Amino acid sequence: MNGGNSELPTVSLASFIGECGGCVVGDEPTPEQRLTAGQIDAVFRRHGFLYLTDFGVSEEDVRVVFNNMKRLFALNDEEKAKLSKFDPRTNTGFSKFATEALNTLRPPDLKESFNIRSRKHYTNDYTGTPEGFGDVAESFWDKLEEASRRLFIACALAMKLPREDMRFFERTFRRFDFSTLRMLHFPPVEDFSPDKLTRDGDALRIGEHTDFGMVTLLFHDAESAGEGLQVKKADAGAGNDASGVAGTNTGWIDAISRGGATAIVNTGALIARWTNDEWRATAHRVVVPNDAAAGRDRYSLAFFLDPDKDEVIETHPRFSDAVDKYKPITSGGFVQMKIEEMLKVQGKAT
Ligand SMILES: O=C(O)CCC(=O)C(=O)O
Ligand SMILES: [Fe+2]
Repeated sequence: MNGGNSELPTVSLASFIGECGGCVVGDEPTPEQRLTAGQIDAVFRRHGFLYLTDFGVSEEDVRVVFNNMKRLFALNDEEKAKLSKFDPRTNTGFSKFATEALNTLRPPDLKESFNIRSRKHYTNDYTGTPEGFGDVAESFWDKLEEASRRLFIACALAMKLPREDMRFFERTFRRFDFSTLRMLHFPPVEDFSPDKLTRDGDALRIGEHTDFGMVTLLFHDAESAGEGLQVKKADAGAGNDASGVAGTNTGWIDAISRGGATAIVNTGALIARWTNDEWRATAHRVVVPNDAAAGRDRYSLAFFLDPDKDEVIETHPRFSDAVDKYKPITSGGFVQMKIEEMLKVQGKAT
């Protein structure tokens, strides 16, 4: 485990894991819970990236899920051709290498991925995956769903919502029918050279973007420790959508992962819409930082907390202003539009 980036704060959810499951509804929040909520508020106002600990997922859970993913991505091309193909309508299945671009101004991202959604609402098709792969993935999903409920309450408290509104976020995730668990693999980059790091027109491991939903929980394998993940500081001009950021190659800071059971939380576009931009959705990207990293496989896992499909996302009255910047939109409508944008790739990967 490395130390991560000291510019990005660490927030522990320990005070939300209690005998009552950390519930604060109807109770006066404890001083520890208020402290945690204050930390979240401060970070979400500045940029929206933090290290999250003590949320109910163990180091062993993370190790097991990464070993499982590595077996999937180690399949050869012929075997991968038998996997269920990524379907943008369900956001599930296997996306082949270099077929999506999170920044549509760049060539396709240098990654491949496998997505699942809640088995209560989708049939995750595990055809062709290694023995036991689906069981491990589903069990990790269950843990993350449980952990998310703690984060929802902490975020409601951070938003300083009235006591009766403490379940504001939880209510938008009643069904968990639009969130996605995405397993990602970035193979070694063959023709890497230092001058070809992040110029406009270069393919990156993941181009500049903001995530689509409320927040994302990001995990990295111990070996590559998420190397290359960078976040744009809000005061460096990051907007709430990533358009145009390909041309602004300044203000990025490394957000090296700590591995193990520490997740990186990053905020998505809907959090900015709920708060009329008081909380930020922060641009981030994944670059190849050096020769050594170019020679290594990189793995990551993202749990995209996208609110339930039919939830209308509009500025919360607490943040309503004379001019609300965003019109109400359903979570399903917004996220689906972003998924389709991602598939409009320009040209070919280098
Ligand atoms: O792989 C990472 O570290 C980041 C992944 C990411 O930003 C995404 O999939 O949206
Ligand atoms: Fe992202």
